[in-house]
Amino acid sequence: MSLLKATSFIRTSKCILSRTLSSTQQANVDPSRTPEQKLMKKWGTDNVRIAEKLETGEVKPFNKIPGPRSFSFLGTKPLFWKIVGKYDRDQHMDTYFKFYKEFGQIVREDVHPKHSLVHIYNPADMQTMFIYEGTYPQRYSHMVLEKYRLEKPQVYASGGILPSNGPAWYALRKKFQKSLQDYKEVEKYVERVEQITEEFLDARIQPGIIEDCSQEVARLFMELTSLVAFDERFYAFSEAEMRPDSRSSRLMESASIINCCIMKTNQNHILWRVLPQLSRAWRELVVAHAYVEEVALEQIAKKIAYMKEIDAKNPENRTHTSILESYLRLKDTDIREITGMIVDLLLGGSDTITSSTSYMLHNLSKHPEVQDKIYEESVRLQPDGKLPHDVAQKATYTNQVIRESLRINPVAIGIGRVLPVDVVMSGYHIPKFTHIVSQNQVACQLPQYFEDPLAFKPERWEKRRFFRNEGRNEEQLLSEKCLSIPFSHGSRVCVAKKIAELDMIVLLLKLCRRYKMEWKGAPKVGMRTVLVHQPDTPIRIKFTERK
Ligand code: HEM
Repeated sequence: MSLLKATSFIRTSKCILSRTLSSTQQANVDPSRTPEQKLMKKWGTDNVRIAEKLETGEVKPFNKIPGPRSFSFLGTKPLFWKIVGKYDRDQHMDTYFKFYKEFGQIVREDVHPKHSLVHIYNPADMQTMFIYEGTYPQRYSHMVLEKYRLEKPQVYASGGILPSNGPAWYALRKKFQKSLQDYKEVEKYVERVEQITEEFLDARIQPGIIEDCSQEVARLFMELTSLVAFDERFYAFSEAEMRPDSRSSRLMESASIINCCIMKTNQNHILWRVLPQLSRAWRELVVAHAYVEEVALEQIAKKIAYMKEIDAKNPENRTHTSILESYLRLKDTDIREITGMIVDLLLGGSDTITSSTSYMLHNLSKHPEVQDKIYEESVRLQPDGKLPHDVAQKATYTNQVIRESLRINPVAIGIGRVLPVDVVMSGYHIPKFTHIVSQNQVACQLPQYFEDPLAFKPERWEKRRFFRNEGRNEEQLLSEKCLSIPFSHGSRVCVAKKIAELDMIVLLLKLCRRYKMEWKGAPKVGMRTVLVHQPDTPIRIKFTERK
């Protein structure tokens, strides 16, 4: 940066300093509150300090961040063209690993001349990202959902929790997260999750080879989502529901189509906004979304009628047996907000958990010693054959297995954010509103952070044994907590994390109690990205009954 530019940067920075500080205060990040936030003092966000450091060379300018070549008008597009391109947009892991190897721990990708993405691989930078995301963590994804919903004001009050940002997102999150994030609330479901999981194992898992376990577990999770969301049985794994035109089959298919359309529209910003009827992704999304919405509206109408009936019998009744009922019992809530939230739960809860569990079954079936340990935990936790209500906290080993599998095979490459303030990452100035992507999956496979990073070793998650501790100070250890965050981190963490963990814990405990698993599929399980990473080959496993 020339001296002139730097001086004018300092001048403008001084003018906006008060604004920056007030936005920091508004973001509720008082530097003296927690050890993590104390680090803010050290890195500093105020533009004057950054500008001064830019001038002295202590901080390097944004345009010096290394990255792949970008062409005028086309940006980095040619690098991703089939056959001639050097990278593959659909192979996230390979591409972002190559970026790391070629350019280092921070990479600037000028996707087109006016839009840069900054990929970060260093845990300290990831921590900076989460510290400075503020009260309203911003992410630019799922925008197509917002367009669809805002065009239907009779059904939706806003774009919904998945695409919204700012105060609109905050209001939804504050109102609707309690029934999903409170341990006591989640414990209510343990008995029914257990019963449905047992039913699923009776119906769908028999000794012998199962050609694709992904297809099977998708149905279990559909059933568990309808249980938790509506307290309604869809019988998703019954023979009748296996038909492609059944409600559960259509719901699962619609959610997958929507995810696919979200990914396509995230990548191509223009057509679906300007001429939606010419965009195939938009047209497909409209049809699929309308179906998910139809199911949500049907369930809401049913629940309202049911509540009227039970409230008439017992006017004091304030309990609820499902998320939907808890939402309907909230005061001052627009029914259209509830509709949006229910649709987002149906969308958010389908491919994510299915894919995570599919990889988990693959990892387990290759590690009989891990299965044996889960079996032992299962026996210990169910002396009378029933799981305790606080199984999610007590199943420590099974929890480690889940963490380890999600470290190696998370559903997303990382987390995207747009920060409201300027920051410094890896010594470079990152102006506010830059699109940042934390490359957690790649970082989790680097030997400087995880010993033997490609090995599946749940034991590494035992207390403080998960990272390479030697020679690391408190500050480094703290930031490394941001490395493996499959459900994200901070206030925008997956809203259904606890429910998803409970569902997976119960399945693993029950499955390993009954069966031994052996991998019978392809030698290598890769991934294809359809918004979330999915195995690129069937999860083929042989099940043998335990004696
Ligand atoms: C293993 C399973 C799952 C994983 C790994 C996972 C992961 C994630 C991640 C990484 C995010 C993005 C957070 C961010 O941008 O910081 C997210 C958000 C979300 N997830 Fe999950 N998820 C899972 C299961 C579920 C389930 C079962 C549901 C619903 C029943 C769900 C509903 C949502 C919703 C509604 C959001 C948006 C939250 C917001 O923006 O405030 N997820 N999830």
